[in-house]
Amino acid sequence: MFEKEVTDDDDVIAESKRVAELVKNDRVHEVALVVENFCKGYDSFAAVSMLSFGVHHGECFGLLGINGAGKTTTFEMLTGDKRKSFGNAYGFRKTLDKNRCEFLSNIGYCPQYDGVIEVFSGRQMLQLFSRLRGIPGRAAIDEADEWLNKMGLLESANAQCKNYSGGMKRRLSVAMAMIGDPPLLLLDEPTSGVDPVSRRQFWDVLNSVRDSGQSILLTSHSMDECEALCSRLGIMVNGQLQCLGGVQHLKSKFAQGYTLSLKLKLVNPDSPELQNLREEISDKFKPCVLKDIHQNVLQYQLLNITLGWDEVFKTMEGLKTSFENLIEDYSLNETGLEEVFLSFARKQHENKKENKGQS
Ligand SMILES: Nc1ncnc2c1ncn2[C@@H]1O[C@H](COP(=O)(O)OP(=O)(O)OP(=O)(O)O)[C@@H](O)[C@H]1O
Repeated sequence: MFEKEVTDDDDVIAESKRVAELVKNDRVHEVALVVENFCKGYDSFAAVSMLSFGVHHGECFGLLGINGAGKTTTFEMLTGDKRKSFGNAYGFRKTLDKNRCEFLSNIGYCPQYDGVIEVFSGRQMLQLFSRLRGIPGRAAIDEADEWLNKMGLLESANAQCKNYSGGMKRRLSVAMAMIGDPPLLLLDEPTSGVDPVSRRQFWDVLNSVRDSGQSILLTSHSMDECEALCSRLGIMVNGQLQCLGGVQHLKSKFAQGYTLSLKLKLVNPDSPELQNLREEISDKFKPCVLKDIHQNVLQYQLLNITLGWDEVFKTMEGLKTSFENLIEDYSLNETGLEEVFLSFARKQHENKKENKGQS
């Protein structure tokens, strides 16, 4: 059920080998966290399969993937909330299997769903977590107030958590993970439901936490957030890593050129005029790939990196005139992380369709 040959991506293979070397040569302390061959199965379904990666000291590593890719399951295995089927994790000279309590004592965890006690105030929650982290007496009270301030919760510090909005609960959960400065933070979608202003404040906090030497493993569905925070990213598909590397590295490896989105007027997909348009685009923007057709929108990746914006716009304006009965509008973007993510996400959907077809 757990497949070893999961991808042909050289970076993922290299990372897996590096992890194996670190474990074999007893050098896991060189990085903050090592995840080695993590697997989780439910009956015959593999939610996570042979997942291996390391998080460096002082690094923010982003784990991306569409719903159901296996990110939360990975976090839950790391925190001991879920039993692993196979694999191990190492951090701070401790091993999840052998020294579970000491391993976990180095981790601050913000789960996907807030773990607040509804009848406690935000201040009480943070004082409790401060004490749990071993901060004594008056210092625990001061630490709680410092985090309330950092997360913009000071004004509602004495309100019961049940009266907090979703975004406020989320900010409190993040503070609960960060209080006491644990060396490793596991943050599962920490800013989902958080407003854009608070989200940027949170980015500042997280960047300063990282700059102070703490390490972070983060999941997020926001590409902006990943670009702002993460030095490296891994994209998971069906429980397996499909690519791994720095944001710029992934962009230049998987997303060169431009993304062209063409919105069509209602049209028969088999119409000769549409075929003509597709041939024209293929010819004028060689090499290019039709990446997606969805609700009258064609999405192309234009791979010719020597093309200038002016050239592409000029050609598109010409096509818009020639095919005025067909093209309603178009937009052009430099291909970014979102397109890289979407191309891997499509893979998960395609696999699901194939599996359905087989069953
Ligand atoms: N207890 C369970 N029994 C069976 N399958 C489960 C169980 N828990 C999780 N799964 C499945 O494991 C897969 C991975 O789920 P997981 O929650 O890790 O995904 P995720 O990447 O965190 O998704 P999201 O972005 O929605 O949080 C999903 O297909 C999910 O349905």
